[in-house]
Amino acid sequence: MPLSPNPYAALKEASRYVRLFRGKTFVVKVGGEVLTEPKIRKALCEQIALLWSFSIRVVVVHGGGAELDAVCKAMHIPVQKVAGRRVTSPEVLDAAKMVFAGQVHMDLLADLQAAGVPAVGLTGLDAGLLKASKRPPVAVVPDGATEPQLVDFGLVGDIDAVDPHVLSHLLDGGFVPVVAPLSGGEDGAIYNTNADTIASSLASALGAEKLFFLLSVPGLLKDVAKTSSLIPHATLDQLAAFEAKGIISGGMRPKAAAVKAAIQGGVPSVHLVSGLAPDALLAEVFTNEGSGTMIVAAQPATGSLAAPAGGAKP
Ligand SMILES: Nc1ncnc2c1ncn2[C@@H]1O[C@H](COP(=O)(O)OP(=O)(O)O)[C@@H](O)[C@H]1O
Ligand SMILES: CC(=O)N[C@@H](CCC(=O)OP(=O)(O)O)C(=O)O
Repeated sequence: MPLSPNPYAALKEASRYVRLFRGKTFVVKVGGEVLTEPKIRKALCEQIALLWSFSIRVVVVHGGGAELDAVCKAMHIPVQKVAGRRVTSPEVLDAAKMVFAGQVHMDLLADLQAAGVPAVGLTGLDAGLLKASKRPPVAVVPDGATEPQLVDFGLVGDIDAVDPHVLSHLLDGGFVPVVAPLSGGEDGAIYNTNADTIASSLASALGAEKLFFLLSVPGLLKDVAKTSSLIPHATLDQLAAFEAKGIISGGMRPKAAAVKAAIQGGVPSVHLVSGLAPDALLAEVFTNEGSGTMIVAAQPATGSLAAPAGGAKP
């Protein structure tokens, strides 16, 4: 963690951000891969506990894709993904309910409670938080292909509306909502919805100051095989250029779309950060250098006060 060896200097640097973010809303999306290892999950919960103790209003959205893959495999249910999004048959949806609203959810809640966080578990169905409708077949360009292909994603829900009242009530009461990636249809249906998309929609609906994606890589990479190729800062135009060059693939594709939607929905900055390194989230929030990738709409004018956003990267 790039904190100064002088603890008082480090405290002063951090206190600037503590003041800046007190009472602000952060949405923290945690990927399934980060949640599989108990030691890593516990370290993450301790970081979330620290944010909460500084009076930051934290909403956690979790995935569980890796865990669902494993459960489907164990149950001999075929796993199919196109451009990072899961094709969801009725059997996959049943497994998704067990994994997303069950195992992954409970383990995360237990570790948050252990870290002293008053976490409350929800799915998108609770109090009508996420209203979705079944995605019609759509044209998608699969990874590595050039031509679009018509894909029926099955029981995948596209979010039509967000009613964040239940979250606002919980946040006002000092609780930390933890949202599982399932949404509800008008007709009583239950849908599988990508957790990145949910995090982005909630961040916009809540007027969040920041949206974090905690990943199994250090951030956005120029070369996914090289962790040293971290891109510390990007604008939406640069993100689009990386996509056009094919730098962004697999699970990073829905993430890139979620980043764009959040920023266009009014979230000032989105951060792609390691969920595996024990202090990466804190370093991103409370140091000038940050630890991962910070994405903003456009480069702020030199000397702009809008720049410091944990960290005040160039
Ligand atoms: N340019 C890139 N930078 C970083 N990761 C990338 C990039 N392109 C593809 N990826 C892949 O995307 C993955 C993140 O997506 P995903 O596995 O769906 O994460 P999560 O489960 O956290 O949502 C990374 O672990 C990496 O393998
Ligand atoms: C439609 C769709 O793709 N849903 C995702 C929901 C879980 C998720 O997003 O998990 P991660 O964040 O761990 O990838 C899935 O079934 O994998």
